[in-house]
Amino acid sequence: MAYLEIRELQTHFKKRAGSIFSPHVETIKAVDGVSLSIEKGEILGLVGESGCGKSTLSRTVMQLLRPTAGSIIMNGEDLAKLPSSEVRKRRLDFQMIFQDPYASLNPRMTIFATLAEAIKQRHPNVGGADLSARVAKLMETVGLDPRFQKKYPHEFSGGQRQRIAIARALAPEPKLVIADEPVSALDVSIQSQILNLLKKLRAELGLTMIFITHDLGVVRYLADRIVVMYKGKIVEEGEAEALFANPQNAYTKKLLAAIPKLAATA
Ligand SMILES: Nc1ncnc2c1ncn2[C@@H]1O[C@H](COP(=O)(O)OP(=O)(O)OP(=O)(O)O)[C@@H](O)[C@H]1O
Repeated sequence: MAYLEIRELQTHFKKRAGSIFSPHVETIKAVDGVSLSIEKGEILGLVGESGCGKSTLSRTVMQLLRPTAGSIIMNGEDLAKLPSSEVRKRRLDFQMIFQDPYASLNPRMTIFATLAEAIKQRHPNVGGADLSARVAKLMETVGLDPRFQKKYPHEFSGGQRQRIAIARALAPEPKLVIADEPVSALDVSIQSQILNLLKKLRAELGLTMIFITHDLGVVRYLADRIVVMYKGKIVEEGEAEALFANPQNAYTKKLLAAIPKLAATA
C-alpha cells in the first residue's frame, strides 16, 4: 500500500444563494471525488487554475477540514474516520510551507524561539542543551548559520526567511509537508536555491511533499509526478516529464499552451 492513499475524497461547502425572496443553499464541490497516492520520499506536484480546489484538498489532507466523503489512509489507518479528538493529535504529522515566509513567521520571536516551540510540539520535554543542539542542527539542515539563532525574522532576506519557515515545518518531524507556492514570492535567483534545498531535503531526509503551484516550470523541475486539478477533480496524472512531453487531457494541454516559454521547450 502507498505511503498516503486518498480515495474518492469529497469536500463540499454549503453556501447560501439566491435572493431574499427565493433563498436556497448551494453546494460547492471544491473537492469532488479525488483519488491519488503518494510514496514515501516522493514530491507530488499539484497544479490547476485558481479555484480548482488545490487548497481545499490540502487542507482536508492536513486534517484542517473534515471531508464530506472518502478516505485518507496513512499507515493503514483511515484519518477521515478518526474522531475529532484524535484528529487534533494527527495534525502535527502534516506541516505547511506558505508562499509568504514573512507573514507566516512571528515577527516578535527569535529564530531560536520559533524553532524551539515547533520542536517542543513533538518533544515537549526536550530542553537545555538538547534543545539548543536540535535548533542548531535544524538551521544547518536548511543552510542557515546557527550563530544567527538570536535574530528576528526581519533581519533576514526573503530566501533566508523561507529557509526558516522550512526549518519550522521540519521541526515537528512531519510525515508529509505541503508546500503552497513556496517560491512564488521570491526573486528568480533565490527561487532555484530554495527548490534545490527542497530537493536536498528529499534526498537526505526522505521528505514526502505535495507541492502546490501555478508555475509549471517550477513543478517540472521539482516534482516526480504531477496531478492536474480542474473543478474539484483530477483530470490528469503522470510522471512529470511524460506529462509535459505528451499531455493527454484537453485542459492540461491548455494549461501548458498558456505558458509559451514552456510549451516551446516541452
Ligand atoms: N470555506 C469555504 N466556504 C465556501 N466555499 C469555499 C471555501 N473554501 C473554498 N471554497 C470554494 O471552493 C472552491 C475551491 O477553492 P480552493 O481555495 O480550494 O481553490 P484553489 O485551487 O486552492 O485556488 P487558489 O489557487 O486561488 O488558492 C472555490 O470555488 C472556492 O470559492
